[in-house]
Amino acid sequence: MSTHIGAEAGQIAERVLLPGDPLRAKWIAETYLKDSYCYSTVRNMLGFTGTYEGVAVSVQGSGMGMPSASIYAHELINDYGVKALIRVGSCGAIRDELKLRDVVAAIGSSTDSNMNRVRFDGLIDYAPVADFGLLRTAVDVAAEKGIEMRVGPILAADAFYTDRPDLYDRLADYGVLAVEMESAALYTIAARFGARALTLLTVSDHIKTGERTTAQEREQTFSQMVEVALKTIIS
Ligand SMILES: O=P(O)(O)O[C@H]1O[C@H](CO)[C@@H](O)[C@H]1O
Ligand SMILES: O=c1cc[nH]c(=O)[nH]1
Repeated sequence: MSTHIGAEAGQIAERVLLPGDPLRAKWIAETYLKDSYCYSTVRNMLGFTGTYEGVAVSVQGSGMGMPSASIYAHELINDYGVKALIRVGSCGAIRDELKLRDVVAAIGSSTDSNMNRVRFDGLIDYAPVADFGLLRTAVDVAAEKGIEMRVGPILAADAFYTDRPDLYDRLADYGVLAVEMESAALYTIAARFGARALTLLTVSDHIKTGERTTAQEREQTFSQMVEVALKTIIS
């Protein structure tokens, strides 16, 4: 096992979905994967492997925020040989035209995190971006399924609760669709270690209107996003 994942060698597939919520991982495995089994309960950050349309796929909870998600992305790639990772998360919309439950594909991820400033000695503003092949496939899959998916930039924030909502308004002016808390780290770590990564999100909250889904809905009902992610990751 690795430091934070309790799987034996060979128990994790090369293709992994990464929800922040470990109970969303359980729901995905039980709802969509055939012959799935739980390979890790370390810290209750559940991970499962099964098959989807005959292809081995794992689903690993990654927790909330970039420090947590970085640990899982790093160990999945470096200790278990994972090659493709699709985050399946929730997000808060910051542009007016987005509605609750809309599906978003994150082409690039701005961040207020200091992680990449440390990586590049504060000299470069590294631009974390999605793997183009995964993104293109996800766009095709969504179109085939008749799912309207917005593709655009997002913000990966360190804090869920912000004292600076004015910055969200400014980002929205620059085309940023939504806010979540992991994508910049996922894209950076995948690039660093030669894996492919994409972030798909469902709008769980609208930051402008105050509308929000319940915890149960965030855990068990984001099926359009999950179906796009599964079909993309096996393609
Ligand atoms: O629903 P998940 O995937 O956890 O994603 C979002 O939800 C959490 C905050 O509620 C953060 O992890 C954020 O990125
Ligand atoms: O508002 C939100 C909703 C989900 N995730 C976030 O990070 N922010």
